[in-house]
Amino acid sequence: MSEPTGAARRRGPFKVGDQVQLTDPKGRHYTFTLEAGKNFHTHKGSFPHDELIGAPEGSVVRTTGNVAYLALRPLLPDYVLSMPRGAAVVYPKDAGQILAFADIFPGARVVEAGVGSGSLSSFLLRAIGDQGMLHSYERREDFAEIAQQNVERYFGGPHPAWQLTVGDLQDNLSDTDVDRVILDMLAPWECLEAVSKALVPGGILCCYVATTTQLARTVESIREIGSFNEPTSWESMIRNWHVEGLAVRPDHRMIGHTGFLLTARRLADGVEPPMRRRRPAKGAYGEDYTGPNADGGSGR
Ligand SMILES: C[S@@+](CC[C@H](N)C(=O)[O-])C[C@H]1O[C@@H](n2cnc3c(N)ncnc32)[C@H](O)[C@@H]1O
Repeated sequence: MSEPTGAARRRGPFKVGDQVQLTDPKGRHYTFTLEAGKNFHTHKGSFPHDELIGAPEGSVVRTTGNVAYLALRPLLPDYVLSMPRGAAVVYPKDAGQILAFADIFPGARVVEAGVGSGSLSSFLLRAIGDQGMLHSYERREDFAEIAQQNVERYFGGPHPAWQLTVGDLQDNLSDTDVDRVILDMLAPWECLEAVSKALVPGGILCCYVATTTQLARTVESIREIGSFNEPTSWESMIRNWHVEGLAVRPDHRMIGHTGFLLTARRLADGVEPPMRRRRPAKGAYGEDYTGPNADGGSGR
């Protein structure tokens, strides 16, 4: 049985062309590609790449200035945060949520837009594997190019399951029988008609949006279009901990906000969505609220 694309790049001793992530004594990371005959330079001396070629992962190299660096291959979460960016990337914490709650499985047929820098594309490709299909749409040619380079560098060449189209999703979406659609863009509501036609019954739409106003408009538009069940919306936060002696506490810094996620499932054609009944809106002190969306957003 042949290995999945990219697997050979991620196991065994270091080889020419591998990505290496160095960690210095202060925990700072440096990433580079191994080339025979080259030197890696730091402000505290250098060392030849050849010292790492053939060495196992987890080796320690010393510079001419006697500073020790730990050498490992970058994990995908490290890689996407260090790769060149066009647009803002989906952070690993959100990619993990998308893989779990949009239920991305090996062999799945997935559509994604926009591609941005290719962070989410890389996570999706790894999850669907060589037998799946990921068709990614990106309206900006320059971003599509950056994403293509990032994804190909990570997998060590073109991924057999990946197709990348430059153009707006809503004007170009040609796929049918799609299991999952992931939208990370400014105006997902503009794509809902096209996405609804592409998804199989039971298929999942997952949207990642940065602001509350985008979230509200996306959810209301999904309700309006009628071919999805009631969307579920959430955000996730990760708080790292400092654990040292008696100082066991949350880190002082964290990523405060990335975005909101929502999922909704495609209903069978002609089915009326069994929407939750929403109570009439109340103001902060329980008084009857008569402002915008006083009907709870139902339009009734
Ligand atoms: C935040 S970036 C996506 C980041 C990407 N998910 C990643 O993880 O690297 C949003 C991208 O959507 C693209 N975009 C916006 N609307 C689009 C549309 N209707 N069709 C295709 N691409 C779109 C933008 O050009 C931009 O590159």
